[in-house]
Amino acid sequence: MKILDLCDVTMKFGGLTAVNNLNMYLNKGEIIGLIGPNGAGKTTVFNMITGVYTPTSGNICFGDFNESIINKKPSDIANLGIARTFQNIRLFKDLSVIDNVFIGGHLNVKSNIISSVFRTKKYKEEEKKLYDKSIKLLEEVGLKDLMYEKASSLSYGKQRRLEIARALNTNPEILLLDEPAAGMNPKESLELMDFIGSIRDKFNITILMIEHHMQVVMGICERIYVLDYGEKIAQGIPSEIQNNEKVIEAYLGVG
Ligand SMILES: Nc1ncnc2c1ncn2[C@@H]1O[C@H](COP(=O)(O)OP(=O)(O)OP(=O)(O)O)[C@@H](O)[C@H]1O
Repeated sequence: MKILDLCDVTMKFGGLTAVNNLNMYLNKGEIIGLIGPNGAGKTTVFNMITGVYTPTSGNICFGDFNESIINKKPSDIANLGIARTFQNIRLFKDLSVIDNVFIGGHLNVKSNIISSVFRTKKYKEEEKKLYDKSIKLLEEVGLKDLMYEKASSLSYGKQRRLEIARALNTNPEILLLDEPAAGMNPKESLELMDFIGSIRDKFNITILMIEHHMQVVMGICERIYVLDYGEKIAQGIPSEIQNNEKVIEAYLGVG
């Protein structure tokens, strides 16, 4: 069953067409790869899904009711259940590990400004619930022992996990991962593959990931979309993509 559906989506920046007539969908529970050479339009796709950019034309629908999310604010889209991580890790580096995850969950806290200013009983209860949930999340991603450490003191691989834990604290249905293996050594990349699979299973979510590390993409993604100069040049299961001539040409820069 589809959970996200991009229909004929185009994004133009002045005279530059960053994404052209893209059709792409995610089924519930899938891990999908979005790949392509530098400048292919991958991040632009993420920015359109998360409401940072409004497509020049086309539609993007989300959820059981296939509701259009075009023209919704990024915060509303996050509230609907689409979370993301970034190519360059964006943590609050001077805050503790637990505080980084705790902050992520604040999006879902229902209390209003009055109850937060006066720290009402209800507000305190919600904060306690969120704190406990944040600890549980850290346990799930293997960082509980480091919860009081500064985020900046963690290794690169662990910072990535922390960013994912923070995104998970918004209760997403879809998690968009922008180059999760960037900067990782081979051992960390292999661990990341297992980690992403376990996150999907434990949290029952759908994952769309941009990734340049082919071993990770081919090892974990069930289907893959390939962009080149804003055009979708291929889609399919990993073995189809690996043997696709257009894809090989795009990556080798020949043809
Ligand atoms: N806000 C913007 N204004 C103008 N051009 C933009 C903007 N955002 C992206 N572009 C252009 O759109 C094209 C696609 O960029 P995008 O960042 O989506 O590619 P990408 O596939 O994510 O690349 P990379 O792998 O290098 O991150 C590029 O030519 C880029 O310069």
